[in-house]
Amino acid sequence: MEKEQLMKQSIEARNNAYVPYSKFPVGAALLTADGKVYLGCNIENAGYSLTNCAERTAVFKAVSEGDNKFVALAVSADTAGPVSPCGACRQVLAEFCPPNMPVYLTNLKGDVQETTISELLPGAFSTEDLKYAARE
Ligand SMILES: O=c1ccn([C@H]2C[C@H](O)[C@@H](CO)O2)c(=O)[nH]1
Ligand SMILES: [Zn+2]
Repeated sequence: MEKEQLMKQSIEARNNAYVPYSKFPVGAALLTADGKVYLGCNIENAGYSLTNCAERTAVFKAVSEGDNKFVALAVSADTAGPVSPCGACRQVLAEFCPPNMPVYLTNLKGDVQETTISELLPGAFSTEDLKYAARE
């Protein structure tokens, strides 16, 4: 099943996380319309605020390869309940993913929260807002 496979891949993606500061590896697996899966992990920095989350790593890898038609995302971490993406990632996901795209939030115990992009960030700031300001 595509969902199970994607969740498994997101757990494997944690293996490449660069997390010397938090020691909290996160993995993401982003499925494209072509059936390709982009993996992402969190990549930290001595300048803490420069950290890139797993979700944004996966999106940026795909977009930089010319792939931007996304159909599903899984995110995993060792959390008590399903992992919860940060606000920055929710905004970046809203830019590239369809509002109704399924997102599987998981943990290592097998808890799964099945949600969507628009549920993760209702009322996201969008390109439509910019278009209105640029009228005439
Ligand atoms: O959904 C999440 C939540 C947190 N992190 C990372 C950022 C940082 O490296 C570490 C602790 O916040 O986890 C992610 O990659 N994705
Ligand atoms: Zn994030």
